Amino acid sequence: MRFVKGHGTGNDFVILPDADGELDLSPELVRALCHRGTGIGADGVLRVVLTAAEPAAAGDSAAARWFMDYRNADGSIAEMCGNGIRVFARYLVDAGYAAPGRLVIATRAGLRAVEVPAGGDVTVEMGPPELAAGPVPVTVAGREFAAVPVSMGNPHAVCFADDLDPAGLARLDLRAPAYPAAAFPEGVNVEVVVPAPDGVAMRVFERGVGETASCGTGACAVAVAWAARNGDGPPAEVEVDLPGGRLTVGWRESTVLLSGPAVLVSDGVLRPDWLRAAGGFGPAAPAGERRPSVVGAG
Ligand SMILES: N[C@@H](CCC[C@H](N)C(=O)O)C(=O)O
Repeated sequence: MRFVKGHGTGNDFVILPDADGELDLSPELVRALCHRGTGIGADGVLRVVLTAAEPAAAGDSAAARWFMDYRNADGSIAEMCGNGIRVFARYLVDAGYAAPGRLVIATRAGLRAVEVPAGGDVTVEMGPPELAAGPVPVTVAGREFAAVPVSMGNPHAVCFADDLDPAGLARLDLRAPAYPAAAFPEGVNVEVVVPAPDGVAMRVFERGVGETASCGTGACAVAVAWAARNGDGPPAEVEVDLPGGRLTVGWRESTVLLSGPAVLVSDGVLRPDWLRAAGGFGPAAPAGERRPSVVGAG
C-alpha cells in the first residue's frame, strides 16, 4: 500500500490514494498511521477517492471528480480541512490526476474550488463563513476569553488576547482548552490570536488532534472574526502567522480565500507486517453501514 506525506505550513498529512474506494479506513488505523512514534506521524489522513466511488459524495460526481476524505489524528472525521485540501489538490496535480489550474474538490462541507499552479502556493475558495451568535466563554491557560464562534464548514472558537504580543502568545499553555459543550456539541477548534506587525499571529488547539503548527480553516475563522470586530468590512487580505508559517486570507465577495504553501515531502510503502499489526484495511463497508460522517473529539 503506497502513501505520500505532505504538509501545509507544518500541518501534516498522510495521503492515501484510493481512487476506487476500496479502503475501509478505521479510526484505529488512522491513529496508527498518525502516531509520531510508531507510525508515519501526521495531524491527519487524506484519503483520495473518486466521488463516483464514495457514498459520502453522492450527488457531487458531476461537479467534482475527487472527494477528500479527511480524518483527524484521533480517528475522528471532520467536515473540512483548509490546509488538507490545498495539499490534496497539490497531490492530484503532482500525480497527474488533474491539470494545473482550477479544480473543484468535493468535501463533507460541500464543493470547494482550488487554484493549483504548476508550482508554488495553492489557493482555495473556502466558501462563505458563518458567524454564530456569541460570544462563548472559552478558557485557555486558566484565562477566560469571550470567544467568537465561526464556522468554516467546521467549528471554531476565536479568542482575542489583545494584551499579548507574539512572544507572549508563544508562551501560552494551550493544552486542554475548556468550553461549554452545549455551545459546541460536536467539539470545537480553539484559536488564540494576538496583533502582529503584518496582521495577526495565532496558535490553535485542533479538535481531534491537539495543538498543531497550522490550521487553514482556523486562519480563515480568525481573519473573519478579526474583520468583523474591526467593523469596517473585510480588508483586502489578512496575513496570519502561525508557528508553522504564514497563511494569507482574502475575500472574493462573500467567499473567503486561503493561500499558502502545500508541499509533498515523500512517497512510501506501508509494510505489510506493520499494516497487519495496525488492524489493516478492511473491505469498504456498504453505504448504509458507514461510520457517522462527522465525529466530535469527545
Ligand atoms: N488542520 C485543518 C483542520 C482539520 C479539522 C479540525 N481538526 C476539525 O476537527 O474540525 C485545517 O487546516 O483547516
